[in-house]
Amino acid sequence: MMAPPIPPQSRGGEPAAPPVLRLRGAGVRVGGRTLWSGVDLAVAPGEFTAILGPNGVGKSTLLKAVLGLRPLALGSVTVLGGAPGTAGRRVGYLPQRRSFDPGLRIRGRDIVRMGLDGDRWGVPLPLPSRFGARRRAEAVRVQEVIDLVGATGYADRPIGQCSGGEQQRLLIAQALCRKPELLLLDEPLDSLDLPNQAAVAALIGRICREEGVAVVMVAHDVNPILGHLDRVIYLAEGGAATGTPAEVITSATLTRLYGTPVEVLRTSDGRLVVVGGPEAPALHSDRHDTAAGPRTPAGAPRATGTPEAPAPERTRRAAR
Ligand SMILES: Nc1ncnc2c1ncn2[C@@H]1O[C@H](COP(=O)(O)OP(=O)(O)OP(=O)(O)O)[C@@H](O)[C@H]1O
Repeated sequence: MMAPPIPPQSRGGEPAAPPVLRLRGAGVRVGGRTLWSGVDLAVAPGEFTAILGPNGVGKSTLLKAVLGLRPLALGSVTVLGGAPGTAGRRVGYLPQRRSFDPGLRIRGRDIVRMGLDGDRWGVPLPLPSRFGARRRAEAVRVQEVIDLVGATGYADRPIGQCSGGEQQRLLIAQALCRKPELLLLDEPLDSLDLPNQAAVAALIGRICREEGVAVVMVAHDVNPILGHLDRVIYLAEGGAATGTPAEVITSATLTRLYGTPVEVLRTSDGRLVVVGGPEAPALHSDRHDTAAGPRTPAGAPRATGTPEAPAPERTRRAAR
């Protein structure tokens, strides 16, 4: 049975509970240049935070700093009360997406189980009873997370025959297997079509609420996630901004970050629309462009409802 929703400790402002993740004046240097600096953030249990910004600005590097894989040049980061890299299985991580070979025969369920036991998969061998009990407990947990992400219908299919959205749900289930308190997701919506982006974003929001997991996720398009977000870290060449979406996704803040006029409008049905703001070509690589098309000032792949929209449209994005 599903646990009752666990609300985040606060919506905006400082979290009431001890933060799962805290950054104070954090900054990183790579190859002798400062990627970003002045990042201040406190994430409470069950909160959903997005790291937004254009290609190459250092979003993945921020996740790596939280994982303890990249030292800070400035400030501090605390993860679950300790130094980054010391919280073990209390932190889950889904790296940037890699596609599976269509011929790969490993079942989705076995991919999920790898979140528990690394690279052990396939038909379980006959084991002594104490190991058998562990196997059964593991199988229960694997089924729980498969149910949680709604993958029951295809979990026994070869992973190579699952769609991109199905594969992404299974990978999120894998990252949830060990019941992390903090889940770091690097562009989990990348390469998904718009309905799947919305569905996976809703799933992640539900995981925050129902499981009490704090999620920090790198994204290019704020559009599909905005309605689920508690906090935003916005990185750009002009600096960093952190806060609630309402505090950060504003004309003044985006104009300051991009160094060029950007207007954020709210439509009568509550959607945010980012208008103007030419591309920031120096900040954008073409790494994701084949699948994604034109980007918004927030690094969004395409305007809502216009998947094939040509590059120079002025109304870049509508966000709920
Ligand atoms: N180990 C490294 N050595 C040198 N430069 C690096 C290293 N890792 C990352 N960089 C550089 O740091 C910058 C930030 O990279 P990062 O992957 O964090 O950006 P990003 O915002 O996640 O980009 P994208 O949106 O394209 O995924 C890039 O210019 C990248 O080339």
